[in-house]
Amino acid sequence: MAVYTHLGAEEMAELIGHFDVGTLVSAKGIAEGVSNSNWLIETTGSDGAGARFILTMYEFRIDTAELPYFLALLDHLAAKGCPVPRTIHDRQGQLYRTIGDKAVALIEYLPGVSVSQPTPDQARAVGEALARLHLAAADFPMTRANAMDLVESRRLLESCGEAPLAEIDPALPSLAFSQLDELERLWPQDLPQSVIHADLFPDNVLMLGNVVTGLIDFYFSCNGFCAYDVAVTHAAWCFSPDGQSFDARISMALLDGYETVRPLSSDELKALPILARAACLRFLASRAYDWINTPADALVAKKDPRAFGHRLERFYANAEWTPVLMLR
Ligand SMILES: Nc1ncnc2c1ncn2[C@@H]1O[C@H](COP(=O)(O)OP(=O)(O)OP(=O)(O)O)[C@@H](O)[C@H]1O
Ligand SMILES: N[C@@H](CCO)C(=O)O
Repeated sequence: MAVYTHLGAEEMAELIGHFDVGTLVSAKGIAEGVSNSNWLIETTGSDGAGARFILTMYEFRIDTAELPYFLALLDHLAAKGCPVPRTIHDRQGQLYRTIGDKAVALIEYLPGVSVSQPTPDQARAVGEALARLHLAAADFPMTRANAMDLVESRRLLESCGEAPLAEIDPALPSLAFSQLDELERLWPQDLPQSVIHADLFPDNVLMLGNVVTGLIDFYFSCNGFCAYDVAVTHAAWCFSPDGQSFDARISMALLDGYETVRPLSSDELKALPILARAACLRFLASRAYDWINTPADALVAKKDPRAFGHRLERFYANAEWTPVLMLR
């Protein structure tokens, strides 16, 4: 489910008329995604040859004040050859428009599908694409702090409360809070930074065969440690969705792909075990919060926080492993 707002045909056509993309041919709601309403839009195209776009209406999670960062970042990365969708500016040059009290943006449609069982070659391509993104974003002039940092993980976990967390899994409160204490103490300083995607799960990567055709959903992107983004991507791609099994071939390929484009420094390699645990804790915290606070009749599928608890335990039990050493 991801069309929360009904837009009538006339309203849609009027909106599309504000962009130099030809006239509206069709608009189909997209089922995937949970935060925003998304439509696949077809138009006659500015040259009459037909064109496709994604129209996103920002429903609840995203603060409109942050949209210029996310949307200008797409333009910056696309201009440098990264496979990200360009933002289509309206005829006045604006990055987004509003309908009622909601912001809407039109972005380029990119081909490709999200893989659910990546191969090593696909993981290598994702590692390379992530490294290129970090290099291309280094001179992006805007800044945004990470809204999902350890401070936010603590806030989310404390607001869940120990008893509700223990209902999910009796081991969860002590795992989460002991790791949080340790990670706050051990959080590294002074690692190389860029703009990071911070949520590069397989469902945010479009692929055709072994080629990455689209990196999408930049709505957690922020300034941060490049190596932390590697840790997030590694945690998302190298385990089974339930977090129970780890695929060393995927891990090796992902990291090799990254380092082909941007080698990790010795400080980054040293920090990876901590960053890997912090990445797992971030998704454990947001998933636990949603698990406890999403109403049972909500249309969204809740994501299991234990999947990231299992990953976290695995990284902690093998504290001397880095995601790199684990596998090389
Ligand atoms: N630029 C694009 N080109 C092609 N398809 C896209 C593009 N952007 C989004 N999509 C499609 O729309 C779906 C929903 O997009 P997205 O994941 O960004 O949804 P969301 O609700 O904004 O985010 P989330 O899943 O984080 O809640 C994607 O799974 C993908 O199929
Ligand atoms: N990709 C995240 C959702 C965004 O925070 C998850 O799978 O939990």
